[in-house]
Amino acid sequence: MAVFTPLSDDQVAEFLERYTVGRLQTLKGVPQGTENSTFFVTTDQNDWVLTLFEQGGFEDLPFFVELLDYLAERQLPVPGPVHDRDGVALQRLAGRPALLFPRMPGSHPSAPNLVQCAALGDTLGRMHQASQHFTGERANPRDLDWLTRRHREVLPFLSDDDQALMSREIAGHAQAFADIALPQGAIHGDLFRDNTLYDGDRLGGIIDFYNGCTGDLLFDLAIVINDWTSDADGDIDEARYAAILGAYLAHRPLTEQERKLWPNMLRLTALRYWLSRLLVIHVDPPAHDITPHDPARFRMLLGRRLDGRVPALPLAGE
Ligand SMILES: Nc1ncnc2c1ncn2[C@@H]1O[C@H](COP(=O)(O)OP(=O)(O)O)[C@@H](O)[C@H]1O
Ligand SMILES: N[C@@H](CCOP(=O)(O)O)C(=O)O
Repeated sequence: MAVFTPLSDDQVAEFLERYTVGRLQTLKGVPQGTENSTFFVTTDQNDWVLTLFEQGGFEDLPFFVELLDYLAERQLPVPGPVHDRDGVALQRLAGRPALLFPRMPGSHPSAPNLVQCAALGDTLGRMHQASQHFTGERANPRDLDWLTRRHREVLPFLSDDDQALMSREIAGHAQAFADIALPQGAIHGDLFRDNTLYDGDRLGGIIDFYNGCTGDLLFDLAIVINDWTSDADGDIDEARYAAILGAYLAHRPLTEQERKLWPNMLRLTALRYWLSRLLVIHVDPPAHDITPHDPARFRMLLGRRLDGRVPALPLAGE
């Protein structure tokens, strides 16, 4: 369930008067979603999404608004928050911070085809090209420092082998990434398939920017490759890999250092989700009754990135 704060039609009808988006016709709670309360709102003008923020970390909301405004202005398929009659995007409703978005078309691809993969690579490449010039700042909340700090909390719940693996990986990445400055920019930070919407083969929208931050662009790309191309056994599907990377590199060729650190980054981002999912289960259970994601999936992906072959990166524009 994903409506933690219910809203009435009257509340929303009154709320919509702050904007020039038309009059309320229907209001429907959205069952997917895990952190915020989400509603589909239809007015006599269009379809919208209303989000109430439930989780704290509200000080970051202006960063997300600025980033979405910036990307939407550059014609990237992201829902730019609607601004009210006074130009203000961030509102309050039912005691919660609230944002209204245009509703993007489409559905989440569970088994993306190669055209859909190329569309994602193309859009992410264009997004990273633009986001390198974004001036907002928010440190990556799930970077190597975070891994180093927080992995100790889950060690007691792991087998001896997994404890050794986690500690060895973190020490290895600390060495590999020490004194390295990779290309930086604003990143989505959680660009899984279920944060995209496809209308057929067309990428209708990238949503859920609440892990958005500034940091290594390669981090974003590695999250995408792990989620979009890994098969049931955790191995990389080479056709999807080539489709995403070929389209991405046409917009942003990787530097030599990024190419060298690519296998590390694939492992580091697998570890990031292994750890965040373990923390949810063992250390920070969610305030609401939701089914946690399975940490074993990312433990398996990490194992395959270590033991399996990481296909060669295509050359730029290949
Ligand atoms: N702008 C949007 N357009 C269309 N659907 C959206 C939009 N924003 C959210 N949704 C829908 O609402 C669901 C939950 O939104 P999301 O931001 O992922 O919530 P949470 O942060 O709680 O996980 C998404 O899976 C998607 O189906
Ligand atoms: N998409 C993630 C959930 C978001 O990560 P978090 O670190 O912000 O909890 C997943 O699949 O685990």
